[in-house]
Amino acid sequence: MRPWSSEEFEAELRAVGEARYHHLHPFNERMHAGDLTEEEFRGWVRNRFFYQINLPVKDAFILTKLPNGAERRKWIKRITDHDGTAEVEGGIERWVRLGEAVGLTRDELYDTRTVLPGVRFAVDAYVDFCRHKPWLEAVASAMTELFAPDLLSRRIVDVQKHYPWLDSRGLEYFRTRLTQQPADIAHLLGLVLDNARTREQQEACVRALEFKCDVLWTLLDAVQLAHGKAE
Ligand SMILES: O=C(O)c1cc(C(=O)O)c2c(n1)C(=O)C(=O)c1cc(C(=O)O)[nH]c1-2
Repeated sequence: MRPWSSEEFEAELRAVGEARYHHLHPFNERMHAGDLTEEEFRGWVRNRFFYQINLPVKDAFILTKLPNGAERRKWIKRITDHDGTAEVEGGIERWVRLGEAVGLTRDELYDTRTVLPGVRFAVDAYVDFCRHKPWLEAVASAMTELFAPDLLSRRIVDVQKHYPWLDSRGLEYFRTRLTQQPADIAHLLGLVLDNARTREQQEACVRALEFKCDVLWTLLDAVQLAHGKAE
């Protein structure tokens, strides 16, 4: 089969997000409608923390497989964006502040024994995927980030509107991600579009992105089941 053109390939990737990114999940819809209780919101923040602390771990696995130093130099920023540096606070620390804004302590967030089993399975599956799959597919699985900016912008507005008990300074994580994401998206798109040359590789990237949408979906399924109202 002939490879897709760059435009066709990008359209295939974007179609995955439109069909199954977690903006469509009922738990996210309820968050945006203002329907979550404080307890549900806390449950989401606490469980999503497990995803957050594993992002630099999976990015470190990908780092070991990239083809050359130039690509590693660019990729390493993804790790420091979350872990921070001696001078600059990282995303994980900002997520701790979101946790504090919803009434969780740092110790509670780092006590990962309380993570829901479904969340643990989903996040572990994502880390394993990035550890064991070829780098191109592992990079493609991060492309859910293409669909995140719209969701994050809406989240900032709707959370401030519907959850006045949450100190808006706790939302700094999302505001910072919005400034980081355009460069991340251009980086991911460049890497994947330039390096997936055969139709087989392109289709494997689409499947990687579908898998990652399932990771995010499953995470919210678990949170919804444990904390949410019965549908
Ligand atoms: O809050 C969200 O809805 C959301 C989703 C995603 C995503 O689509 O995977 C990421 C983020 N946030 C995020 O903040 C982030 O740093 C991030 C990194 C990655 C990744 O897979 O490498 N996804 C996401």
